[in-house]
Amino acid sequence: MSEIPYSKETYVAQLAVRRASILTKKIADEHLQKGISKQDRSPVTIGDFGAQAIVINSILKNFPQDQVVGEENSSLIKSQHLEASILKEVSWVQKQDSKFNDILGTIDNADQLCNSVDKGDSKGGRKGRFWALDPIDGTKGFLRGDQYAVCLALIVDGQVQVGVIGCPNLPHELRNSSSKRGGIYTSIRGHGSYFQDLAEEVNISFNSSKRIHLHNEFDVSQSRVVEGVEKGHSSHELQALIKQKLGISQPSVNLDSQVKYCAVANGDAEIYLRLPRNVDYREKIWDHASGWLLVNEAGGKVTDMYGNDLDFGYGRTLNSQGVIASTSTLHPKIIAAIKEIVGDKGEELYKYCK
Ligand SMILES: Nc1ncnc2c1ncn2[C@@H]1O[C@H](COP(=O)(O)OS(=O)(=O)O)[C@@H](OP(=O)(O)O)[C@H]1O
Ligand SMILES: [Mg+2]
Ligand SMILES: [Mg+2]
Ligand SMILES: [Mg+2]
Repeated sequence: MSEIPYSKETYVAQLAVRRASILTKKIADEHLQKGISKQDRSPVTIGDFGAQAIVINSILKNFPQDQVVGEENSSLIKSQHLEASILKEVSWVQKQDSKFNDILGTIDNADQLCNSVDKGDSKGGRKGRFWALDPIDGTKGFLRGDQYAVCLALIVDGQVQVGVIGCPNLPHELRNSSSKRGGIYTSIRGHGSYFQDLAEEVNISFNSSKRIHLHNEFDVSQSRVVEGVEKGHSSHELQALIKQKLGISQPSVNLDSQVKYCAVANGDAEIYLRLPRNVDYREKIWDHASGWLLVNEAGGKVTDMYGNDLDFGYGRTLNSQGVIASTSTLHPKIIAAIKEIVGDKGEELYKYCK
């Protein structure tokens, strides 16, 4: 890996995401969580807080000058007195994964826990280095016992350079639910996308990883589509019209979280549709940065719903609507179909949105 850029960053990111993935899987398996409602009424769990603390503490131990744009903050940990229950789970994973405590560090008390979580408060932007972190993407999937992902990306001067996605529940073969589950999907700008089994130890020389690619040979009508689960996160109605226009008749696979990007990058699906449900909603950078790079480096294309590039240097959100990820050959056809339905500038979009 010595000639590959950001190899230390990639290694630390993989180790931290793997540790956070093991933690969240244990929490999900042991006590299917009660979610706590945040101010915007979206759910959060002790898994989200523990994972955010672990990843930020690990990143800043190795790269103390960096910033982090993380989804969560510690206000609910403090107001709901969750410190002890989170620390109990964090100590468990630090024991399990103790071989890497020298590299990743440990979290040993409530102050350190809350301070680490709160270091995810960067505004992001166009200059310098920051990490975009979603400690549990697809919290609603996590609460249901379905798919979720731990997502981390390094962004330098507005460009995503490294992405790591931990998927504790994702079957290695998407359509074979009895296949082994759990993977880490890593991408490095200019150097490809890789899969490794979550059960295997991360290796700095990528010995345990295999390179992944999209399938480019499918005709649009045969292509396989992934969409979200929650009707409040994307317009299933508009997505159905787009599939109809493209002549796609086979049913979509509905998956929570950025595992949708993993399915496309891995060649298990050709299209990911995420059309907006709310006209004013702007997607968060931590919901897309690592998936964007993974699909690009696997040979695909990701844009907003009109075919414009996603701008990860804009701030904590993207300044665009919807996301379309697909093979590069299908991409222009999907964008053309969308524009036929909602108009070139989305003049008719309000019909499908709140
Ligand atoms: N209105 C609206 N529109 C679009 N996206 C929204 C919206 N509200 C929330 N979110 C974000 O959706 C993130 C989860 O996305 P998913 O792909 O898992 O959703 S889905 O259930 O599979 O459709 C979810 O990420 P997590 O909070 O990390 O789970 C949110 O950041
Ligand atoms: Mg959330
Ligand atoms: Mg998310
Ligand atoms: Mg989240």
